[in-house]
Amino acid sequence: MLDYTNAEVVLETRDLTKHYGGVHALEGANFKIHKGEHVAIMGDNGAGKSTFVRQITAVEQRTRGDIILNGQPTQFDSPIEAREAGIETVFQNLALADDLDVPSNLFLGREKVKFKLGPFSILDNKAMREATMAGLVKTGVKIPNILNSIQNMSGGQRQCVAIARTAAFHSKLTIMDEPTAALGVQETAQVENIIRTLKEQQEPVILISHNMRQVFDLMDRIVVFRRGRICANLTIDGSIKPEDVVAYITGAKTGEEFPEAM
Ligand SMILES: Nc1ncnc2c1ncn2[C@@H]1O[C@H](COP(=O)(O)OP(=O)(O)OP(=O)(O)O)[C@@H](O)[C@H]1O
Repeated sequence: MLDYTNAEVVLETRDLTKHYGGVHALEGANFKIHKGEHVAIMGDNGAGKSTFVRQITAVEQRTRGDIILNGQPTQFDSPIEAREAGIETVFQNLALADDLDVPSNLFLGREKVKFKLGPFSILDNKAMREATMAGLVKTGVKIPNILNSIQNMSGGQRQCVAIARTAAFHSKLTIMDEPTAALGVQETAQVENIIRTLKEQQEPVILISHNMRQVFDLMDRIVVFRRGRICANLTIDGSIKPEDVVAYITGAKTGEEFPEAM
């Protein structure tokens, strides 16, 4: 088992809090993820997992608290800003454009421009194709023809494209929100292989998952959310069992306090 306590901290949250009116969806989350570390976020429906991710990725603006990326406090105004700073997110419902091919999807919103002609931009398609191939090779994703439109691909292939996007742009942190929830067995295995490749490349990953087998197979640590708070921070080693995690998720086990998810 690898010990990350002395590794470089990629992202840290301090007292991260989000209230929707009277709903305290996220309360005082202190969290750290280190370079190369893969951390699962688990919790029951409504526990605050997605709210936590939405604050980090600036899909919403937090009520209070700090988000520190590579040692720098951040205040992103939009998901695009967060992405430009190196935080890539892969959602269950993919933000891919059906009519476009793989390179166009990878570069959606950040196309490489060859030159500008008045109000028009001429795109550098060759550079985008090459970067796409590099991203796919890096993640071990095999797509027969990258110039086919996305709509002809299986759910698994689409999800692989979405994840390859994070590798192509050398993201600092990849966040995946239930990336295999809608996939079959084979497709799930394909996505899990990419997550393993990211691990080999020391790319940190936050994975929201309800799948205990997946989390125990792939992750280094589990942070459990319950009723908007982090209630457990569990390193996956021989001593921690799925039933312990379930006990924290359901609230059967509370006891210990985990003020720092590090
Ligand atoms: N926009 C919103 N307005 C009001 N309440 C919200 C909003 N978004 C989420 N909530 C509430 O905040 C709480 C946390 O929701 P969140 O979606 O973060 O849970 P979750 O752990 O991701 O659950 P799931 O596993 O079902 O996706 C829930 O009680 C939810 O109803």
